[in-house]
Amino acid sequence: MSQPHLNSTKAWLVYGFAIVAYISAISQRTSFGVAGIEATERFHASAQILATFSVVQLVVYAGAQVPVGLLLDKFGPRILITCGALLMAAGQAFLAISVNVPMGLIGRVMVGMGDAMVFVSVLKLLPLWFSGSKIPVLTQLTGTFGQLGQLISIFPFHMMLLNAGWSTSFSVMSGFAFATFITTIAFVRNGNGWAGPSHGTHSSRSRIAQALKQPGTRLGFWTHFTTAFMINTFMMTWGYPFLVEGQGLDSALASGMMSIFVVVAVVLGPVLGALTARRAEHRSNYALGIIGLMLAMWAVVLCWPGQAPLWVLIVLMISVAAGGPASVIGFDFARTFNPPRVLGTATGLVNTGGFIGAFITIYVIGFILDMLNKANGSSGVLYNLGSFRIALSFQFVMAALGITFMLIERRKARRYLAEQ
Ligand SMILES: N[C@@H](Cc1c[nH]cn1)C(=O)NCC(=O)O
Repeated sequence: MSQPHLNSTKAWLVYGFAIVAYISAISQRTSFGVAGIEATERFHASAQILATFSVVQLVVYAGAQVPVGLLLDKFGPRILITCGALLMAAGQAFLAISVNVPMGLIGRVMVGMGDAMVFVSVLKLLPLWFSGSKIPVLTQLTGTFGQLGQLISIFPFHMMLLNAGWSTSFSVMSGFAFATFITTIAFVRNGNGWAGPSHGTHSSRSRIAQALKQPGTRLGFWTHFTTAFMINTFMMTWGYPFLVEGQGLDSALASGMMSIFVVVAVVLGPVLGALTARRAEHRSNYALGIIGLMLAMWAVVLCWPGQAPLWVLIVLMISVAAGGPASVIGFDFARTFNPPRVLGTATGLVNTGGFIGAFITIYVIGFILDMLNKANGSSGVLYNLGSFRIALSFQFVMAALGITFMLIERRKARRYLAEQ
């Protein structure tokens, strides 16, 4: 049967507006990360409370991935992106007027829930509107384009926060999310390939079990966990205070340096996409190589006597940023090991990895910083280089856990492929 809508101009239009919704989602997600110091003042919060904001949002995001995957297979991407944009608009509006920790947390929960609906929905749109080699390439590019949302947090949002204050800045972010709600309703369609809401015989539990039974789904989860937890930890909470309060960088320089994440995603994403498509058998090695690079650079920076030179911090950020494109390899494992009927669920499962890893890491780092502050007699210096050195070393524990499970699941996946 001919399918003229595939790869058509309309397909690009639909994908373009879906990407705008994802760019908005990333900017809503990362906006709190650049507002860490202002949030500490506004909510009179300790490091642990500040970490709690990111952790709560991540728990909600990660916890919603599997239900979102199941809903996606049932209702299709258009409804989920629409609901996600509306929830994020409401959450940021609530955060704009919040004056205490519980109100702020409610706002972040709403943002986390809305955010959770967007990325996996955009991935699900791809096979409905595109065919052939465009699908794997656009999978990488979706992750890459989305990172442009960080630029919005880093530059206009951060500048607005410093000049116009908390309420105005978060209200504007809410307006942005609402605008993508309107454009999604107007332009995003599921396409002729979408069969409509499914009333399949498979229960949610059996779909999850089916996806989890595939060693490729589990390898995808641990790949996403190990490649993405450090970048999420850095971007969402601890990177900015570490650069400013630990490494003594000027706040404008530190927030400008966050754009390194975007540049690396834009440069490395397509390269890794092409490599993964051509040499699929080496996918896990690419991911492990990038993880090794990240750990080596963290070791250099944390062991550096005194504050590290700017160029070393830049190399650290480049290597941590490489974890973003590397994490997309996890989705490639899910796609190539699972049948289409459970692909949404498998993608959702994989996408929890880097976020589960990050919320554990963010929380433990906050806990260690507070403990060290107390041990020092609560001298008022919550963030200092010595404390950051100890607290951020926790990342090595998490990486060791992730690498171990990647190697275990890789062996099982290879055995599974050999038996096929
Ligand atoms: N790690 C990202 C993808 C990515 C690609 N380039 C940089 N990052 C990811 O898994 N995103 C999921 C999401 O919901 O945004």
